[in-house]
Amino acid sequence: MPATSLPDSLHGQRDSSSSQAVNTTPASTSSHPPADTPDPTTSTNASQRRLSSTATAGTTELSNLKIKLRGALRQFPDFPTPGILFEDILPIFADVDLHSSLLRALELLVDEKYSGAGKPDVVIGLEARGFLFGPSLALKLGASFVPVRKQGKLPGPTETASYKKEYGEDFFQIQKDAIRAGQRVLIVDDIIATGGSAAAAGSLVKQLGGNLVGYIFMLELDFLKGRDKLDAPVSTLLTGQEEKKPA
Ligand SMILES: O=P(O)(O)OC[C@H]1O[C@H](OP(=O)(O)OP(=O)(O)O)[C@H](O)[C@@H]1O
Ligand SMILES: Nc1ncnc2[nH]cnc12
Repeated sequence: MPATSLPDSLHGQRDSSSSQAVNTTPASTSSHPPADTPDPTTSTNASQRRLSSTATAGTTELSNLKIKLRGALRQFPDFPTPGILFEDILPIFADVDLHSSLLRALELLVDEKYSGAGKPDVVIGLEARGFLFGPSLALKLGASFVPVRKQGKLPGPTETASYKKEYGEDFFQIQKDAIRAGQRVLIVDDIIATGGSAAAAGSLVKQLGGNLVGYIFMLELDFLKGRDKLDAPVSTLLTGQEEKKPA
């Protein structure tokens, strides 16, 4: 059986038996290197197996965190306007364990999508709820944090973009010196609904010459198809909206 088809629970066993096999291999044949020369095929497979079992552990942890976080969201029908089912993320921040779970989940999501050279230099959070976790995530990633704010709040020279969102219209601004040309930028926000807010923030990043590597959201209201407005990869922890029954 090829090593890659082993169940995850057997990866460690297969690692140790493959190193035994190297020790007992005869001096040199056309298909086996000498015993004191590491077989590149074997060691590559072993490290691939280690990487894949680490990735599997991360995926399992992320799935469990998502279930926990989904359970913490509260809903308010007809807020702020009739017909909107408002998703309230604040209970997550009111509880230390949930807050820490959220940051761990976001870190795992970023790892999964932007590991190695793909890591962002700058995390951008959108006013106001993107400010609740953007700075903490930036710290965890070793990136700087930059706010995109509603019009009239930022001092000094700014760039402006107008947008429409699920329940209204607005303007976003960013300080002109907030991003250096070519910096890798990740935009984060709590919710993507129609995608208007996120698209406006993306256009601000581009106006400043930033390299927009992607977007991360806690929740995507996917039936509103907001991601179709975005021209960088989109990752979300939770997707969809189902009205919860009152307890
Ligand atoms: O995808 P969209 O349709 O653009 O909607 C999503 C945006 O709407 C909410 O922000 P809101 O403007 O209500 O501001 P707040 O964070 O200040 O409450 C939410 O936090 C997103 O930023
Ligand atoms: N349904 C919703 N709940 C919370 N925030 C939102 N922002 C846009 N749509 C929203």
